[in-house]
Amino acid sequence: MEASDVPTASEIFRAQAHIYKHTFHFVNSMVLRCAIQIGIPDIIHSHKQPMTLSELVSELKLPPAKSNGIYRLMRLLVRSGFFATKSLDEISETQEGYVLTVKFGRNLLSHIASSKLLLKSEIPNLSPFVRAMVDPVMVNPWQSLGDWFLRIETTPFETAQGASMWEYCDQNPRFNKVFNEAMASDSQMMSLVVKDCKQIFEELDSLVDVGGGTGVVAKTILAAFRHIKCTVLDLPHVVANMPETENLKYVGGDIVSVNSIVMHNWSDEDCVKMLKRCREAIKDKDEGRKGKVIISPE
Ligand SMILES: C[S@@+](CC[C@H](N)C(=O)[O-])C[C@H]1O[C@@H](n2cnc3c(N)ncnc32)[C@H](O)[C@@H]1O
Repeated sequence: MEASDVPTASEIFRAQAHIYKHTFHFVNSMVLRCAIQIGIPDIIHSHKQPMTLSELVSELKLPPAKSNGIYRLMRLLVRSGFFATKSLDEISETQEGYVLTVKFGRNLLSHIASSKLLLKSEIPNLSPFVRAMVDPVMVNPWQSLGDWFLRIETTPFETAQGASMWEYCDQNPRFNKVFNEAMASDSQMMSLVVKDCKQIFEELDSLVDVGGGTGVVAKTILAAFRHIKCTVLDLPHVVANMPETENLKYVGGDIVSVNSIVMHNWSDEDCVKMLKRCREAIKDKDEGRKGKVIISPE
């Protein structure tokens, strides 16, 4: 072995750092969820000026003993670009406070800071999405990934939770709510698409949002194009008791039989089949046939 093939101590330390970085990567998700859970983005936003650590701890109504924990949490979040620190006193620059980041990145690729998308007062607000995706119900399946490869279940979610995700939502009202809120928050992004694709919607008389959840996308489209008759098809427990309007109807049904398939992986043929069944379901509903509408593939 040549001397150059022998790694130096510094190279080995860098490799160790690489492994540790990936070992602890999950901490980023957990810290983000924690910040949202205890309300840090909204508190800093409402403060309207750089917020010191002690002001933040006091506003969070945490015991002073937790100050160091908040300091460390904020250090990580500042490093990830969710917050920044700014001097309180421009002359002496002695004290710093936390602010939301406005822009992320300084070059042509810079984009609006993601912290703005975590505020309750803003639309879109993606906090519910973070809360659900980092919920133990969604995180545990990752712990089962290795077991899933060795077993027969269709998804790691099933290995971890003993049911498909949709069955699990049906049986767990708490998680069902958290999940639907996440989907609704993600769908708020649709308002941006609707603005940009005006022409497509102007030409439509009606549409069916398949797997449309609680109808946020349909409502967004309707707000801009009042003439479209929108129907949201989703599983019965998702659309149960959703308030309807003249142009917004809900159909509770199952678009596939026992095993769900991932919609964005559907072939064109399957989509056409499914739309046909949606229309049948809608007709059933229009004609007053009540009860669970089951649309099975064959
Ligand atoms: C990724 S989410 C989309 C959520 C939706 N865009 C919103 O704004 O809430 C997928 C949706 O498909 C629904 N879904 C899953 N399997 C279904 C099935 N077999 N039949 C009907 N809906 C289904 C779920 O309940 C869920 O609401």
